[in-house]
Amino acid sequence: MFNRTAVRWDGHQQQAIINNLSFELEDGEQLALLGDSGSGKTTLLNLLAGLLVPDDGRIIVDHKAVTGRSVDQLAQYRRSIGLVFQQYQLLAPLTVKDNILFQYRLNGLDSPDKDLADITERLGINHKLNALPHQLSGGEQQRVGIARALIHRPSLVLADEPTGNLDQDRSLDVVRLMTDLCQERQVNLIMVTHSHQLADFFARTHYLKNGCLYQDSEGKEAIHA
Ligand SMILES: Nc1ncnc2c1ncn2[C@@H]1O[C@H](COP(=O)(O)OP(=O)(O)OP(=O)(O)O)[C@@H](O)[C@H]1O
Repeated sequence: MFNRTAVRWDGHQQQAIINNLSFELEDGEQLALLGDSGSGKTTLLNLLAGLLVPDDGRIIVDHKAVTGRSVDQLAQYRRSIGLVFQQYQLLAPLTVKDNILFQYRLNGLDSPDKDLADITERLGINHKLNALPHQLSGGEQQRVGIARALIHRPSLVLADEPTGNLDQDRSLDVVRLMTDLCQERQVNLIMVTHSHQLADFFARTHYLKNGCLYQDSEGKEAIHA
């Protein structure tokens, strides 16, 4: 997925934010990404989303290089993956149903009636399809965000602190649903979180520090060093 990838921001010349990083995910594997504030977690997701071009190295998703694509190809690539944001990023004038199907329709796909019914039922928002985002609770809005990220059957979902605005119980519900749905659909999920409790839902946990990734117990030591 990452092959010797590096990012150096202006003013960070001494210490790359992402430093010669390499890692791979198996199909359907889920990864929780932890790290101190400013360690580069969002930068790493932005690289994978094709929103940022690395200074060195390559990024490969679904056996194809993300690096080296044109602006149009990157826009098309971004429509093929799923993104879940901390601030939900729902379109205020659109109903829940139209929000969920927004990216799906951009991809020119046929109406996914059965899948829409299945996924919204699993997420407990099937009775809210005609509501507007402001009529929903935060937890419900994020479940709409998850449905939107999954309905077009992406191979990769990136979630940047998706429960940062939710209380602990709702955070656990949302992350449990998201990881279950991704597992059922064999979708790679990478979630940035500050919560070790939420990271426990993931088989694989990495810690980002000084531009490098550390695994599991090795990472817990590195992050507190
Ligand atoms: N566009 C940019 N230009 C210059 N520096 C940037 C830019 N974007 C991020 N940075 C710097 O890169 C570093 C990593 O930022 P990033 O947002 O990836 O961290 P993070 O681990 O997601 O932090 P947090 O947990 O606080 O959200 C920070 O020092 C940040 O100031």
